[in-house]
Amino acid sequence: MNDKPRDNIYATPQSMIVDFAFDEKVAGVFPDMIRRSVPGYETVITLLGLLAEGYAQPDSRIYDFGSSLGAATLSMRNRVAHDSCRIIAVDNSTAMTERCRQILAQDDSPVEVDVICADIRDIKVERASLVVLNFTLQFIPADERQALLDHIYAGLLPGSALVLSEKLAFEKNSEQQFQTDMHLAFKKANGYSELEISQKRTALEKVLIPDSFETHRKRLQQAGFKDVYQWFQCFNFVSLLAVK
Ligand SMILES: Nc1ncnc2c1ncn2[C@@H]1O[C@H](C[S@+](CC[C@H]([NH3+])C(=O)[O-])CC(=O)[O-])[C@@H](O)[C@H]1O
Ligand SMILES: O=C(O)C(=O)Cc1ccccc1
Repeated sequence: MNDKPRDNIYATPQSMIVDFAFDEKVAGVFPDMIRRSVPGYETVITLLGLLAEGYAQPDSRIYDFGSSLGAATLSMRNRVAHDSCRIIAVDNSTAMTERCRQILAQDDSPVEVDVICADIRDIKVERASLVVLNFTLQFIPADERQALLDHIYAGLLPGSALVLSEKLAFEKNSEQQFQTDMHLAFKKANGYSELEISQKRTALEKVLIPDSFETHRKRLQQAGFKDVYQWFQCFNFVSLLAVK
């Protein structure tokens, strides 16, 4: 049924927990890791295809920022009319981009994809009909998030959009508790042990910094987006659509 290598990176006790990195080890188990760790991930991936179909404009570009193994790119590639635009998939992990190129080569969609190994903060956004940050902004230092969104906004065509999927922090303590408890229950139900969950939490502590919905909304408005819709939520994971 599921032939994807299983994630057991944090299954054995580690004497020193190093910061989480998207290295070869993570890239090798990534589809299993993200499916068992992010509630709603597969639904978001599927629905990104529909959003791309809706927003793709002729002679424009779709940017997939933090593309990992290209799941969002693949979903969009198979929904976009083939002569309308090309997809630019960017990730700064060589382990991810190398595997991503192999995966995309197996797919026969006529939509062209450039897979670029680079920091998304160094990529010029031009003539974009859609930009996707699917669980990526949370890994960018908090004080650099506004500048990145400002730059994305400037490169978007009129009427186009940004999809921002993120792990969320909640302003009310009781909701933060509820949502993180449910995320924990989701991970346990997917076969992760207490040890795996706690060691990964430590590894992510300084690497994945979630913001609240209000912080995201203010940043997107500050960048210039006229509307911000929350189109998806599953526990503490949300996806927003910001319209130019
Ligand atoms: N500064 C950066 N520049 C480029 N890439 C970066 C940067 N920082 C982190 N990344 C990359 O962003 C990705 C985040 S995963 C995205 C899932 C994917 N979108 C998916 O729909 O499957 C989300 C997760 O693992 O929770 C990793 O591949 C990093 O290498
Ligand atoms: O596992 C978690 O707690 C997460 O927040 C999601 C995640 C998924 C894959 C890599 C890093 C973080």
